[in-house]
Amino acid sequence: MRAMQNFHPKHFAIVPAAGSGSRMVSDLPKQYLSLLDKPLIRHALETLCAAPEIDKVFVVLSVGDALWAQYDWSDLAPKLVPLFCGGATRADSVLAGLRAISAEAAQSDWVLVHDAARPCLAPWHIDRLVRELAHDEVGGLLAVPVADTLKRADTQRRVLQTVPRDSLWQAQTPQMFRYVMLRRALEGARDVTDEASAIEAAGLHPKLVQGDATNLKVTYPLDLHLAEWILKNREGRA
Ligand SMILES: Nc1ccn([C@@H]2O[C@H](COP(=O)(O)OP(=O)(O)OP(=O)(O)O)[C@@H](O)[C@H]2O)c(=O)n1
Ligand SMILES: C[C@](O)(CO)[C@H](O)COP(=O)(O)O
Repeated sequence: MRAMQNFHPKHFAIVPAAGSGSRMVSDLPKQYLSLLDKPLIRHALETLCAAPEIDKVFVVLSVGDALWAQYDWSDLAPKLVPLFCGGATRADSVLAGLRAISAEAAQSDWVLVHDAARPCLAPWHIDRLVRELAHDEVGGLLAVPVADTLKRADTQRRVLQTVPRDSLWQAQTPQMFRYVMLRRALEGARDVTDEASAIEAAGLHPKLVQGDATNLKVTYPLDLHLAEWILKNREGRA
């Protein structure tokens, strides 16, 4: 890790892409499914590589990933760097990525973690996140306020209660934290599904930066169609 004092921090993107996409129920891991004639993962990687705020983009692939090499990524080099060090969970993959870049990242550099499975990331999402968090002591994440009425269910899927939705937000990515803070938080965290949870477990309060619903995560087959529609119909700001 480079020294702590850093008045012009760099911004590194880490893109965890070592999942199997089990909920997608497809032959290929979902990051390689075709979306508008490109592997799904390419959409977010192109957006991140084109972002002037971001210095380098590291994509974390599973150790035995044999699909990456089947595509041409040369137009995104040298900004895009693959790391074949993914782990058993998303958090393990992100932590492995952080460890792999330790020689390059200074403690106070920013890391933006973005799911490979969110192909509709737009330049203005990155721009807003980076601008709003530039002077933040903790960091934060893109998120959207919950819009629906929320129900808690019992095991028979009967409603136990209506949960007040005031102050509830849906977490998205990118999630942006200082290198050393994020690494320490993930090293101490158990069973977290996002970076912010690890930071919260360390007693800190990440900032919510309002995003929008177009930055959806492709989780189920229907999401692939929604993502295609969003990308096809996007003109400037959504
Ligand atoms: N061991 C893992 C698991 C997930 N991810 C990545 O984390 C992101 C978000 O995870 P999710 O949508 O849950 O992807 P999968 O784990 O692939 O999907 P599923 O849970 O349906 O198997 C994805 O880009 C995925 O590739 C990862 O890098 N390493
Ligand atoms: C990080 C995340 O995208 C925030 O919504 C999400 O938690 C990752 O999804 P997973 O299915 O829990 O891996």
